[in-house]
Amino acid sequence: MPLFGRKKNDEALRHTPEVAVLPEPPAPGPDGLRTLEQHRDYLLSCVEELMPFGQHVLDALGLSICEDVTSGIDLPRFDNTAMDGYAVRAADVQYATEVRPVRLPVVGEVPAGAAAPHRLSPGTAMKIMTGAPIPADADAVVPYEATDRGATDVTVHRASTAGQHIRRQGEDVAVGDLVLAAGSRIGVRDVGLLAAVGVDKVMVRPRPRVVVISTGSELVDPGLALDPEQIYDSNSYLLAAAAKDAGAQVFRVGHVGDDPAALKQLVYDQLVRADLILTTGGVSQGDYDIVKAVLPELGATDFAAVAMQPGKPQGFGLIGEDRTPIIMLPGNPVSAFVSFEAFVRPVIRKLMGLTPYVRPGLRCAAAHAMSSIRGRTQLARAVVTADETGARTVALVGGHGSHLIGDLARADALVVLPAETEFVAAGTELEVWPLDQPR
Ligand SMILES: Nc1nc2c(c(=O)[nH]1)N[C@H]1C(S)=C(S)[C@@H](COP(=O)(O)OP(=O)(O)OC[C@H]3O[C@@H](n4cnc5c(N)ncnc54)[C@H](O)[C@@H]3O)O[C@H]1N2
Ligand code: MOO
Ligand SMILES: [Mg+2]
Repeated sequence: MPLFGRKKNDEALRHTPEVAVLPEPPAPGPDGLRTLEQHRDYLLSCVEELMPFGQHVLDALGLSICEDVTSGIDLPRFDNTAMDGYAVRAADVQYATEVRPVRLPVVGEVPAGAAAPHRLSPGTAMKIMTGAPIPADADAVVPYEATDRGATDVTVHRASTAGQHIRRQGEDVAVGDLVLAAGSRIGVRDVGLLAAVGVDKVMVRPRPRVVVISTGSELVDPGLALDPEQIYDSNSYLLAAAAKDAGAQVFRVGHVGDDPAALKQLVYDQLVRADLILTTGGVSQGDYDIVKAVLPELGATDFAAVAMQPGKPQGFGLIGEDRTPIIMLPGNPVSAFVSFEAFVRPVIRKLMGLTPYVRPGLRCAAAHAMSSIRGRTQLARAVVTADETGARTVALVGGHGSHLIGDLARADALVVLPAETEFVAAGTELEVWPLDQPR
């Protein structure tokens, strides 16, 4: 296994940092389970936003800005022309027509990037190109199409009014205007505006560095040949993709066998580059479910049963000297994915300084009757369909099994069947978490 930066240090590996203490976890209900909301809020209470740093505007796309940015300049910077043509005094051409054109001497030209001439004498015209500054005393631009395009003299055959085709200084953004408020997520158009007002760097919260590790002696990397008892490691890919989609910088380490010493060493070695570690597998009751057995040795951990399906066994911890958060997800692929949406995405968003989640989100009518497990919030794979009127209904895809990754890919949403529900009649309004949509 590669080591990243830190030396292998048996002493450090044996050491459980005294500082790593978790806040009191929520008390479970009479069934011994905590609710999805309790677990999510607990995780969010245990992690803090990452420290802001100065980032180039282009690399800040998708990140949360930590300062108000005001404009130091006017936009437009100066009065300039919207058309290629001639700068004139409007009074000189106010009666120009096809039959009675006005002829003016052309006294110069102003291409974009040239300084504006100090004045334009009455009865003269100056060639001017789109974006070029308006000469002092000119108050209109006659487009080429309203002239004979003359070089030394120009014939104007259409009237102009004062202000025509002039873009005014500061009409879009004025000096001191708020360009971007602290807490906003920087979008494509924000990058454009920041550049337009001359800002090259902004203070943002970074992309969390998320390390993804899967566990299981049955796992093999895609692309390699399988022995009969082996399967491909899909979870580390699924979770790495999900974390990337959520805005993280991802290090997919891959899989480690069900070997306690190897797992502990691997997780320890990754701490140096992680803001968050994700593992999958090994958190249930099995004899080789080693995550649960070994990771408490690296810090403070909390293993819980959450009243949800899929995704019941969940682990969380703050490990290593920096109290790095680790989320230990169940191994079943659909459980791992649903747990990501319920817990990991909100945590990544909080680290990034973004609103952790917006719920309830979309609401849709059930397309058919659905049964549900009482006492567990079910997050079932579903497809949302809109009719001609735009009314949306939600239908289930496939079964409830946590291994059905094909059904997961066929779905485009998760539908929430509340814990207190056993039966949902067709037409009932249900909360839906759309998948694969930019958020
Ligand atoms: N006696 C009990 N058994 C189980 C319980 C329980 O309450 N009592 N809970 C079940 C539930 S619910 C879940 S979810 C799983 C969670 O299992 P683990 O987190 O311990 O994960 P594993 O046992 O390692 O693997 C489960 C399953 O998923 C496959 N897997 C694991 N990793 C990957 C991967 N990277 N790519 C693809 N597939 C993976 C693994 O082969 C197993 O089939 O426990 C139940 N059992
Ligand atoms: O809770 Mo497990 O995640 O149902 O399959
Ligand atoms: Mg297991």
